[in-house]
Amino acid sequence: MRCRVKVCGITSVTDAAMVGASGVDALGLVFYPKSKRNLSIAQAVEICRAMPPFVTVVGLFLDADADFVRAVLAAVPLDILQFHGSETPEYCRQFSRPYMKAVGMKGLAEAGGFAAYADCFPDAQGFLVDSHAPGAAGGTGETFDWTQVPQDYPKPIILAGGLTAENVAEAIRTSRVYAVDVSSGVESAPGVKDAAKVQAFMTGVESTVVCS
Ligand SMILES: O=C(O)c1ccccc1N[C@@H]1O[C@H](COP(=O)(O)O)[C@@H](O)[C@H]1O
Repeated sequence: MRCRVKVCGITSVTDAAMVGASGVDALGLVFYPKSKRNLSIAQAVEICRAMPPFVTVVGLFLDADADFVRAVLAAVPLDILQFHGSETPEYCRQFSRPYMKAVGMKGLAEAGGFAAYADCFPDAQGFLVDSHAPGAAGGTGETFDWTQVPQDYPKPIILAGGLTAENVAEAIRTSRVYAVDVSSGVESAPGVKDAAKVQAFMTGVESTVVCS
């Protein structure tokens, strides 16, 4: 089975349809006003209406006010939440929705390591490991040392940070993660996805499938 794929930072119905048809497993919608990929609730509702069935819709939040998250959830049919900031376990669980917690790998070893961090979120569905430092925003397009990705953690790990069509196969072979997440690496401009780059990314992912 191939590694699962999420394409994050969809900002238009056109891109949602194109990415949704490319064979990805999940799309990400960013609700973070400082991001170039930030969406309004109305835009997100329109994008969700254009989604084919069986493609998971992820809502990305970064240290958002809880009332704002609730307002989004009341209007937008999100399947799972991605908390990309310094949210606490109590904060993440208050919405009673499936969620994954993003964790910046830079400086994490000094802060006690991945397992110590992840064990604090027993109800998370999985953990997204990105290249940012703890407290930084993420989504920077930078890679990190994939040999640092935790192995044998009992929950799914999603690899993010600077992935492209050129490096995704090596990233998967090195890290052996459950899923990869890409945003800037499949764009022609911030927030605009590029069909050729998305297809090339999927080809890179599929090249890692070993037939037996
Ligand atoms: O996409 C954003 O604008 C964003 C903003 C703030 C935090 C995270 C963000 N995106 C997530 O960042 C990672 C890596 O993205 P990239 O491929 O390196 O551009 C990914 O998980 C996105 O979901």
